[in-house]
Amino acid sequence: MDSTMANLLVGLSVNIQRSDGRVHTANVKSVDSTKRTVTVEWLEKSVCRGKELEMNELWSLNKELFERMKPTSIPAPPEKKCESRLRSSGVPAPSSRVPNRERKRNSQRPTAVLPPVNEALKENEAKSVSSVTSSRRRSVLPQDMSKPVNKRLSHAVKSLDMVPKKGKFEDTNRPNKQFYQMIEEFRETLEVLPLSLSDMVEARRICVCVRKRPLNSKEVTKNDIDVVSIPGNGTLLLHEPKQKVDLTKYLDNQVFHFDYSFDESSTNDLVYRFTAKPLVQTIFDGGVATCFAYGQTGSGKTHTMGGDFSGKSQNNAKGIYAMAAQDVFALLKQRRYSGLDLCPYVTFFEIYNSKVFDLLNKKAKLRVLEDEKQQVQVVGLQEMYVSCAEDVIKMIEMGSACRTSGQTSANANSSRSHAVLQVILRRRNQVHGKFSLVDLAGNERGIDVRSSDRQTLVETAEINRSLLALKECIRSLGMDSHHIPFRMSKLTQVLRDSFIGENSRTCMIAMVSPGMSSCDSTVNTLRYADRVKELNGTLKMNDADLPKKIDEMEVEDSSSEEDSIVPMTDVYEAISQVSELEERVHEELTGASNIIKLMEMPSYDIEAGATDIVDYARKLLDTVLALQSAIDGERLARMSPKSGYC
Ligand SMILES: Nc1ncnc2c1ncn2[C@@H]1O[C@H](COP(=O)(O)OP(=O)(O)OP(=O)(O)O)[C@@H](O)[C@H]1O
Repeated sequence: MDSTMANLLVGLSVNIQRSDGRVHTANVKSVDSTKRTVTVEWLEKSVCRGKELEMNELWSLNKELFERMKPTSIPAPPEKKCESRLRSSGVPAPSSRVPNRERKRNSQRPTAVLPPVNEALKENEAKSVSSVTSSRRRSVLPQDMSKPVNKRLSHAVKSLDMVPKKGKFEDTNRPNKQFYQMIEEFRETLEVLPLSLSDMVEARRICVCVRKRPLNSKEVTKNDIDVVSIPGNGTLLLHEPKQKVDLTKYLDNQVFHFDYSFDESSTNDLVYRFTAKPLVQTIFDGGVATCFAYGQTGSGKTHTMGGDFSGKSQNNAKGIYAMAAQDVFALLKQRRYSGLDLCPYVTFFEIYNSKVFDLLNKKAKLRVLEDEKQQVQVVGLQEMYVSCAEDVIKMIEMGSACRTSGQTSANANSSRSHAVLQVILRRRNQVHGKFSLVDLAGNERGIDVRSSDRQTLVETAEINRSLLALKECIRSLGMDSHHIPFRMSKLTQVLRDSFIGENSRTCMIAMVSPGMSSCDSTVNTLRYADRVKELNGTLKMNDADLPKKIDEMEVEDSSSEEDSIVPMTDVYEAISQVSELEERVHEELTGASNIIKLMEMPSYDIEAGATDIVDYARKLLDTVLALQSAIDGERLARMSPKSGYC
């Protein structure tokens, strides 16, 4: 249980039992590992209460939560990294009000709260910090969509209404100074232990990582704020700046866990070591390895895969493509493989608007055919024999020079295509192993593409559709599903081999831009990566659950008048949440109707593609219902004499 104690973050939402037998949630305020006790705090009728609990008692009331903290569900990081958790003591815990109807859900959901020190927090029940965390396989929605929106918002709004302390960040002359101060104060409370080259690499069939790039010169000139923190141990914190209708600023601090998180000082060498390098062996063992760089335009995909930029020129020897090639040649020289008669070849192509172009053959347009055994062939794709890593680097230079690019709001030279570099090992002319390294097109949202130009909009829709398909295929691989919806897009069709077979290994590196101006896209990227990682699928609501949940909400609502009193600010915030979700649903529906139009596709593929739409639709429904309840609550509050409204 000691390791579990170490995982008990300050602010974690846990169940406690009161002396009168009532069980409800409270937040961890401090952990005393010597006495093996935990102090918790909760709000009761606007009064902050607290108590000290024995670890055993806490354990018996939170078995499910503790189960998820076990090293089996949270793969043990290298020993040294265990220190790199967020500080679990010394930071005052926030107060929080947990509504009745939330208790049941909270008891099943580990929720860590990671507040900066702020005395003002205690004075006002509207001041505590909320965030969302997850165990490894738990969906980490940046805003926990499983919560009714008014309560989700009340957590966020109340908890993060921080008055920045007067202190060392106070004098900074910059836009959004207040957010900057809050974030910097928060960072001061973090214990940071970044990954290093000497850390152990764990073998995983599917590995999902995140890489944060530094603020670029444009962002620095604009005094953009860095809203992403990487304390280490795979954790990423997004400090999302928000504002209430009364203009009070607050941070919505969201916690994500990935297999590895790379901060802005990480080099391509370091990223390679933990991501693509462990996959090289797979192709020697006769398997298929795939490494994807995913992210918003300008977030560093090409930098990571193709190599560092110096001005406009790129050092292709310093990217993951080249590093993988170097390792392939190093292994080919080893005695155990030199007798296998393996020959290395390279292909390099791009997929643009569902069409495949050969980057090593003057961008020849290629056809993709599927035979009766579902083997996918890219007809005419040039496979170039390579005798050393330098040969591969030359091919990368040649191919990169003719990639299709366009202009987006975030990157003047944005890659609008997916680029796929494959290193193929052939043995007696048969494919022995294949390593696909994919620099995906930017995942910008429709609204980020400031163009009414039809081609750009079609491109964006196509990119989003293929990224959705990719996510579904990796998830199917992770779930050992018999059905892989690879026909959903040309990208997944061409990479079909990557999603089948026992000896397939995949790594996704999600790139994020650190600036406040990119916050919405960063949320999208993190949510996507998180969905790729959440592979067991057991957390999805099924149809049968949905009406039940709604019923539960309604019953519990009427039993708690106090919970129904909702500030108008929450209602406004809820309305904005609904429009955000509507936009997502619209995007997904556009993608789906494109798919259905193709009609060549078996209906089960359409169903798989629709999973996301259904997900969003459910969240939207949840949000709308919660909005309704928020409005009802507001109405009630206005009628109630104790509310103080006239
Ligand atoms: N980790 C990093 N360190 C330093 N600079 C970086 C890093 N990542 C990206 N950059 C810089 O940011 C700019 C944009 O990066 P890059 O072209 O790799 O983005 P991208 O995600 O491939 O964008 P797009 O999807 O539009 O092609 C480049 O100038 C690159 O040098």
